Amino acid sequence: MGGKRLKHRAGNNSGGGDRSRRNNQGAGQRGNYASIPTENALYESFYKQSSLIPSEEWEDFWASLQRTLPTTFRFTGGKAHALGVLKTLKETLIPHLVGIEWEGVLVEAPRALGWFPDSLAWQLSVGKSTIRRCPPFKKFQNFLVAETTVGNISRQEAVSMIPPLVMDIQPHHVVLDMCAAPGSKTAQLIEAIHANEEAHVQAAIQGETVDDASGGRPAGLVIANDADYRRSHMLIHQTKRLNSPNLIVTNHDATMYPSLLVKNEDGRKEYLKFDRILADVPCSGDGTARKNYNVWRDWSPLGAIGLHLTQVRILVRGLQMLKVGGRIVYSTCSMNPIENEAVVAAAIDRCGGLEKVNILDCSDRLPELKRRPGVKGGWRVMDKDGSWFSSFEQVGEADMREARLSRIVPSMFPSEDGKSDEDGRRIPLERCMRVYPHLQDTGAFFITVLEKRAEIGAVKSEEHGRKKMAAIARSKVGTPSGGGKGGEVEGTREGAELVPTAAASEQPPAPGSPSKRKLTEAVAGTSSPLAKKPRSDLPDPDEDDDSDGGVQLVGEEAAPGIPARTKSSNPPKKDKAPPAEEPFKYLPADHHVLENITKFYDLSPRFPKTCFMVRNAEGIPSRAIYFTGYLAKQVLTSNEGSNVKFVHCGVKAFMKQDVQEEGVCPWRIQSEGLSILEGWIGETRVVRAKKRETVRGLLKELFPKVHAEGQEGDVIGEIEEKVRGLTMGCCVLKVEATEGEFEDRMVFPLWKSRHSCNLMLPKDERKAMLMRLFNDESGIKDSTNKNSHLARDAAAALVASPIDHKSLMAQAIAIARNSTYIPSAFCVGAIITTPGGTILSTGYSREQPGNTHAEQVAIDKVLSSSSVPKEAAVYTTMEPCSKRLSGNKSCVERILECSWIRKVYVGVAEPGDFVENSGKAVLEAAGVGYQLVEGLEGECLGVARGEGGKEGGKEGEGRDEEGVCLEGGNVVM
Ligand SMILES: C[S@@+](CC[C@H](N)C(=O)[O-])C[C@H]1O[C@@H](n2cnc3c(N)ncnc32)[C@H](O)[C@@H]1O
Repeated sequence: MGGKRLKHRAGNNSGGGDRSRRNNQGAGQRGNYASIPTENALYESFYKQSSLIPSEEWEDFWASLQRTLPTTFRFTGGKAHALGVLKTLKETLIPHLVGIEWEGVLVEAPRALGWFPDSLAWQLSVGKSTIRRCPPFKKFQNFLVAETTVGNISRQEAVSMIPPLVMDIQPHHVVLDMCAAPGSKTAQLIEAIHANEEAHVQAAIQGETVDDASGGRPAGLVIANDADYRRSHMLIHQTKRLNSPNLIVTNHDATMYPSLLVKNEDGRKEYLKFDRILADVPCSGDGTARKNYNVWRDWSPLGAIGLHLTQVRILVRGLQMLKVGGRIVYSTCSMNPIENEAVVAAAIDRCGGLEKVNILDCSDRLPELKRRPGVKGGWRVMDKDGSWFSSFEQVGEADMREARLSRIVPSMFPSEDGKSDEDGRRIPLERCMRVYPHLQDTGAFFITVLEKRAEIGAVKSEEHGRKKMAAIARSKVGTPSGGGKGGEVEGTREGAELVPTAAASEQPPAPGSPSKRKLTEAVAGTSSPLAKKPRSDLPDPDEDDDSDGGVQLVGEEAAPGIPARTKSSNPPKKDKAPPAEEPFKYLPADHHVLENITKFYDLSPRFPKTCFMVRNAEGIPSRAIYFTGYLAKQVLTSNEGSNVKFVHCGVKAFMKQDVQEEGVCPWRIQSEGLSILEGWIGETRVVRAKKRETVRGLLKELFPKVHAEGQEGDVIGEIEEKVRGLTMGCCVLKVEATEGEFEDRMVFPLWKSRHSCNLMLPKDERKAMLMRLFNDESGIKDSTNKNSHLARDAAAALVASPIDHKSLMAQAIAIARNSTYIPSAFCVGAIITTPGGTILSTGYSREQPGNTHAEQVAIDKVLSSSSVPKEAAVYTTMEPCSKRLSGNKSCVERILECSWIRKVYVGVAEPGDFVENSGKAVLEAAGVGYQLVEGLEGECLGVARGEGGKEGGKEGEGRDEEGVCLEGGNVVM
């Protein structure tokens, strides 16, 4: 169709086809965004006066910042698979989207981001109304929704895709993602570890590789960490679709990340060092104004001031744990130099200067990405009221006693001739990368790649800065520590700096819990019992012998005048210890259950059977058996019994099925684990197909009949004979690439019942495949008669992946924490999902102006998206309200108006603080399913009453909104 213009007539005059400059067109996914004024005088004057943007570019820069961000998405998963899905887009959809005129305006076709490798990331600038009403775009949108639902496409902000691309990750690398939730970058790191693994696995299956400890899978490992327990579960949800056995999720404060042990080749334990680290730190997020209206509403220079020290500590801790020769990428979505260049320079300085750590020149990386060099010097620090300071000395002169300034520290300022290390060598800050909105129509981002050149000895503490501050205070204020506020400020800092490093072996039970008590003890010369308990005999290589290594005390409490949201510099507050995780217990390779499985599936003796584990203290395979990579196993077992908080590892390989029949193996292959197992399964449990029609039949018909010999039907034609000969139970369907049929091979788990078979795929996935492979949008057939033996067989075999309601509720709790606490209403979080558990939208109390309820916000987002699902479920941390004191429509009424909401999962019933709620009764009476998700009631109530939430601001600003889960709160495009 090339450049030919296709005219599509609009049904009415509303809306436009393109994104106008300042009207926030396309912002329907963000609810009332269009009505939010994109103005903030202090924010504007800060960046105008900071001279970061050349004056001739200012207009363009500012106008770009005020425009709504285009939608960007990435093809995810293994490269071959991602390229396959991309091919469908390019060949079947894009040609119909080029040169389209809609309502008299030429509509921009979706386009690949030139700088992203292999064209696997795309940008869509067209407005929502065009997408909804213009037929070719509607079809494109159906494709996006279907592929997003099954995890082949992930919405991610363009600039957020950059850091993993400059990390140069190899499959054998040990990678740490220090601040990982919600996990969009972690997904990229995992994909990099698994790049090109298919060929290696094939070689291992053929017996060509010697090192098959992981069955040809990559030797590397990604450890993804987040200090916020609930967000760490968001991370698990987000990365689940990648089915990586090489992922561990931990829950620690990154400023004091524990040194992990691992057994070396001689079986002795040593400390794990990382080849690559990502420090995508919490930041003020002021580069996200294009998608996060809170920036316009709340921006203050104190956001950055409150975060600087935490950012430095995270980066320093990362550098300590890095291998010599390894790289750490530091990134933020803030434009402020004190969160960026100043942090990089301070970390280099504290680690011993450029001899130990240098900034890599990445100017040859991603050549099509437009960027600006880092700022070499000359930046200033702005106070809350807009006063500027060019040097720390000026702060002292201005008002050292003002507690509100107590967070301003010397490392926030450039030295006179730019930043230099201890030996006076200039730190090449221009090698840092700054991305601005007007350069390529993106958000703003800061990225720096640092290389560790030599082992770092004792890390310099903030002593230097403290002394400097103290000297200034003395000279300006008078007495060293007594009398007046000046003394108090200094005294506080002194105490904080005296607290020793919390080494891995001395982790307190909950992250983020270095407390005032500890501070008091340290100052008083006592120490906690925990601090005395060594976890191993090894000297900790990362342990500082002076007072810093990340103990978070200076920034522990916001200084007066600093809004609570800047407290995100601290590890998120813990109201109580998070629930204990089930332990990870590896099964001996000769465990009788594994032997049974091996026999049934004729599993190759060379498959690494020592890497199967279960999640219970007794080590009993009762429900699920997981598979992990070899190094993941080493890390989990080497740190068993320590205080390291592992919250996730392993891919579900087998699930136990209730089967009555004699001789049937109850352990079915879980689709997550299929790609790991399939090559190693013997021919007795393999069914081979070639024809497109066979796959189509299996996708369309839920339970195709397996006929008796001589009565073959046509649904599963070519495989019927083989399937008939199989004993009941699970097997593997392999569809080979064949000329004239499929170009790529595919593998599915298949359940053979007595009279039927069933492709073990969730309905969402079936629909997406029907659309992608056959352009078939007509849906799925279930021709079983409910009372027939076929239906009974089918019911027994129905094996869609179970949804983890608890994990979704944990995410809803995390979302609820965004609510601003007010005494007259609860803080609630809500998520709307497809029946398969894919998140469609999120909402929290008061997210939209007024006392808006979480369910209301989430529903509005779905309703304002371009497609409303046929079926959906709501997860809400508290029973939906049936009555509102304001007289506004209740959440129950809103839910009932949406006939597509079939089920409501609730974290806790509403206590009678404000009104008597009969939400449950009304919903049930109306036929809407209602289920309490047990085990999180206390957390739901706590968050509802403001524990761990915010009093007047948003943590991390727009950063919370990154990734599919939270990005604009909506994945429905
Ligand atoms: C900018 S977001 C990370 C975004 C993520 N890298 C992604 O691409 O999806 C920052 C994260 O840091 C976490 N965080 C805040 N303080 C932390 C700390 N001290 N240690 C570890 N994580 C922290 C927050 O919970 C938040 O999830």
